[in-house]
Amino acid sequence: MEKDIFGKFQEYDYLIKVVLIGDAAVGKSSLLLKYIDGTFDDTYVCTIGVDFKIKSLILDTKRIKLQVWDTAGQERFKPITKCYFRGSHGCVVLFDITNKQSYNNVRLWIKDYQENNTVDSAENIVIIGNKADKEDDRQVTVEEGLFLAESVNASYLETSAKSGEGVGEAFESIAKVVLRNMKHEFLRSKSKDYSLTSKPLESDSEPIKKTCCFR
Ligand SMILES: Nc1nc2c(ncn2[C@@H]2O[C@H](COP(=O)(O)OP(=O)(O)OP(=O)(O)O)[C@@H](O)[C@H]2O)c(=O)[nH]1
Repeated sequence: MEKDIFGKFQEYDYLIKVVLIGDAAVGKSSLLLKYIDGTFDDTYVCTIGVDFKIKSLILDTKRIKLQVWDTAGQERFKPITKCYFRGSHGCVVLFDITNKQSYNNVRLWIKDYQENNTVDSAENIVIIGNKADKEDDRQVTVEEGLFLAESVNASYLETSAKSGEGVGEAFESIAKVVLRNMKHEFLRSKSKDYSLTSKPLESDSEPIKKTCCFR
């Protein structure tokens, strides 16, 4: 086990920071709560600004510390939430399968994310169609979800924060995408610099500069 700069043993190999984005009330907070605590609440409490939760998982034998930033979907919080895009390694964009407008806005969210996150990680995107338990009210087909994802080079999954369907897979999916690209990036940098002996990405290497809004 490697030590950090304070001489303490690190509890993980990779720290992955992702943001949850999408229109208000599509179920971002509910999805995260289901993933972390396994609970679901029918009442809507809008997120004020941002919140974050952490989950440890194992992927490809590596210990991952997944830090998920849950951002507010309401327009008035945009100036705050945008600040958190910059420090992330990837994003999960949610829409509500019973709300066509939230689907139509996905491209705008991705554009916003990429404009505010200029590093390679801006390509690490997973699109989620949430509220899959409300099949009778569906306004967006699975094919439309897949088509959109393909057009922006992202993955597509459907979830239900209520039933738990697809929830674990959704977060594992973004973690896998980020991890794969981190490894590629490491190999690319290694091939450029043969004198490199350390393992820069197998720790909280903070490859992206923190912004003013990060705690
Ligand atoms: N039936 C069903 N309801 C859901 C699901 N996910 C969320 N909801 C409900 O949708 C409403 C909004 O959920 P939130 O998780 O607060 O939505 P949000 O995207 O975090 O909203 P903002 O914080 O405003 O951005 C709540 O009443 C939830 O109970 C789901 O998968 N199925």
